[in-house]
Amino acid sequence: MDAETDSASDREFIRLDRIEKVFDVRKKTGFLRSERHEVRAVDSISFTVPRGEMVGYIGPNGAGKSTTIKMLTGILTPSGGRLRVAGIDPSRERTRLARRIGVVFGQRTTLWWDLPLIDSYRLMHRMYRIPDARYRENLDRCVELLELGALLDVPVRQLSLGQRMRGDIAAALLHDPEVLYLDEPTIGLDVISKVKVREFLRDLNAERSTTVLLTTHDLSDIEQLCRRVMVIDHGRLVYDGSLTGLHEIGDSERTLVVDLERELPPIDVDLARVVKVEGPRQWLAFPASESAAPLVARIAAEYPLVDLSVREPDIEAVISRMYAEKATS
Ligand SMILES: Nc1ncnc2c1ncn2[C@@H]1O[C@H](COP(=O)(O)OP(=O)(O)OP(=O)(O)O)[C@@H](O)[C@H]1O
Repeated sequence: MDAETDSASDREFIRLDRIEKVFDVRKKTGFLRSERHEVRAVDSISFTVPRGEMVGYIGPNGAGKSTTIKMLTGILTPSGGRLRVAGIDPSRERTRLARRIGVVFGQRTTLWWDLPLIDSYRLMHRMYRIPDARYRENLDRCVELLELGALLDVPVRQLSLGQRMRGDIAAALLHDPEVLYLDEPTIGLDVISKVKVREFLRDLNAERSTTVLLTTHDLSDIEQLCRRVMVIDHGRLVYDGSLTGLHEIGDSERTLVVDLERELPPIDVDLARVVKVEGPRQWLAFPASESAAPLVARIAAEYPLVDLSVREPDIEAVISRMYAEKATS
């Protein structure tokens, strides 16, 4: 391949042209009767993702995210449109593509439930025919960075959710995939596990230029990992841009939750407004497109601050505000 085609294929490492997926669903309407109807899960979606980009793919429940990912892995065949991942048509060459992609579904594990973690990895080593040296190197790296050393001999069913998730991420990376699909990788994880998983993904992307498509309900995942976010709703792509841009369109707000030393009257700062007070805890809303830093500095300087956390608006709220904006503009 010459340099020009090579860079063109890198620019469009993942490419969807008017991709559709329609499910034929039968609904029971009586004792022996049922009605057929169509569910248009993905409705003419087009986008490209360059090699090495980390993109958020978000949307409300039932929007079509998993269906898109399943088409990208070749598990589902599109009803229409054209799809390429690393130049491969996923549903036609699923096995060839499998060597180049990794998938992590937060709600389901790809690990063998009753086996110690290391046995799952050994099985994958053989299944994917990973060269020994490469397997060793990738395993060592994942064990170190995801802190799996003490867990390798533990059966998967005995792992906590956060441990299992780290185990699953390692499993998806043993064969050095060029693309990683992550479906809710931080769901149900505690704060420390979330930080570890995010740090690991950031390093992976920086060091290996792994292309990552991340589906999540947690907008802080996107904020910390992705410069670009795509929003899908009712099977259609309704936004493609930065997270800040999305917040600006939707005029959305983040919430700073502040624990003070004692119960006090509502905090009075011009950067935010208090929306709730419960004993020494106060909730302050501020524009999501603004940084929390000046607000935190101000409160820390003027109030007896014990602890704080920032909550992202939920995706449903951002999207419904986006529509409200569109309707009034
Ligand atoms: N195998 C299937 N048969 C029929 N309908 C399906 C099938 N898979 C998905 N759907 C429907 O397609 C639509 C999109 O579903 P999908 O799972 O892709 O959404 P999602 O964005 O991943 O949602 P969630 O955030 O809840 O996982 C939904 O209406 C869903 O009910």
